[in-house]
Formats: sequence, C-alpha cells, structure tokens
Amino acid sequence: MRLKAENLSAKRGEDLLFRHINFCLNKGEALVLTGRNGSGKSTLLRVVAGFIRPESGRVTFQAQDGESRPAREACHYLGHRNGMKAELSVYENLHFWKDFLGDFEGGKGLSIEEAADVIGLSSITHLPYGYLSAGQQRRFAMARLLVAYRPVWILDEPTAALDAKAEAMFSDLVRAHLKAGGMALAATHQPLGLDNVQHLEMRGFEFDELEEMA
Ligand SMILES: Nc1ncnc2c1ncn2[C@@H]1O[C@H](COP(=O)(O)OP(=O)(O)OP(=O)(O)O)[C@@H](O)[C@H]1O
Repeated sequence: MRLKAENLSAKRGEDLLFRHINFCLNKGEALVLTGRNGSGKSTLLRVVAGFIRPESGRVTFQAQDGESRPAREACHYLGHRNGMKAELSVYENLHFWKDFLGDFEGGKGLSIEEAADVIGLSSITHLPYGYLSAGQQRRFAMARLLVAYRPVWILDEPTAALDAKAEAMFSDLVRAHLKAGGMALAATHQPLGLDNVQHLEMRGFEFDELEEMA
C-alpha cells in the first residue's frame, strides 16, 4: 500500500497557501506536519482527504492489489470538530459512522462495544453525546477511527482537549495502527511519540513571494 502526493498546491479564496508539496507514505509510516498558524496544515490534510480540490497536483492511493483507488476512500479524517450529533447517543453516533464509512478492503472495524472499550469508556455509550465532557467527546470521535477500517488516518490536532492519560492512549492507538500496516498524516503540536515519522514543515508564503507570483 502506498499514499503518494505529487506536486500539490492549494488555494483558499484567492490565496495560494502552498505549492510543490510531495510526499510518499508506505505501510507503517507517518507524516507529521508542522508550521505556524495559518500556514496551511489543515488545508493540506483536507486536500488529501478529498474535501478540497487541489489547485494542481494529485494524491493517489495504491491498494494492496496494486490497483489505484481515490485516496479519499482509504482515509479516515479526524478534524477539529468531532463530527457527532449532540442529541443522539454515543452508540447511535458510532453506529451511523460504522454504516456510513464501511470497511476499506483488507481490514475490518471493531464493534462499537469493542471500540468503546479500547478508549476506556465502555460504560457510557447509552448517553446522549452532548452530555459528555469535551475530553470524553474527543475520545469517542477517536473511536470512529476504530469502528470502520481505513488504512490512512488523517488527524488534525487530534489530542486537543485530552488529558495526559488520554493523550498517551491515543498515541498507543496510532502506534498500533502503524504497526498493523496503516499510515497516518497528522498536524499536531503534541509529539505523538511515533517511529517511522517523516516531517514536513509548512512554510507559507512571505508577502514579497506572493507579489512575485502575482
Ligand atoms: N474556508 C476558508 N475560506 C477562505 N480562507 C480560508 C478558509 N479556511 C482557511 N482559510 C485560510 O487559509 C489559511 C490556512 O488555514 P489552515 O487552517 O489550513 O492553516 P493551519 O496551518 O492549519 O493553521 P492552524 O495552525 O491555526 O490550525 C489561513 O490564512 C486561513 O485564514
């Protein structure tokens, strides 16, 4: 399996945020994005997840059988928002995601009970999601990564709102995912303590560079 980005550039509104971005991830590898606020980390993650069309370049995913698939089909995306409905129970939310996402070829998601157990919150899946603390809500958003199998995890500041114990639990989850042959792309200010990590610094453009390009 391989995730490859070639010559990516992207705009937000009229502004070019980055260009000439290239990377290649194989099984078990992770890419960590760094860079100042507004440098385009979230935008790059959203391009890879297929939510934003790149201005140029492409992202491809080569599956186990050697065939190319749209990268978005192989990706889980955990963004700043948790993507859960406050009025539905935790169980109903996770059930929706499990059905909606389905499993990508080559793997199988955990049951909702198993996933809740892994994140250490198995006793409260009957509660409305909106009743939970910010940290508990974030942990259940992470459980979404477990209930459907996707080889690529795209993580935007995944550990925001988590205490130290939950942060360590999440690092373990990502490490286990990589060990099982998955891949991860993360924008994070907290070190996730991963091996096999590539780093990409998003530099953004200085004003004079933008003027030159105009
Ligand atoms: N929907 C949008 N429309 C127009 N501009 C946007 C939109 N979303 C983001 N931007 C702009 O794109 C730039 C890059 O934003 P992005 O969220 O990718 O940065 P980031 O590196 O992830 O920042 P942070 O570290 O603060 O999360 C910012 O200047 C932002 O204002």
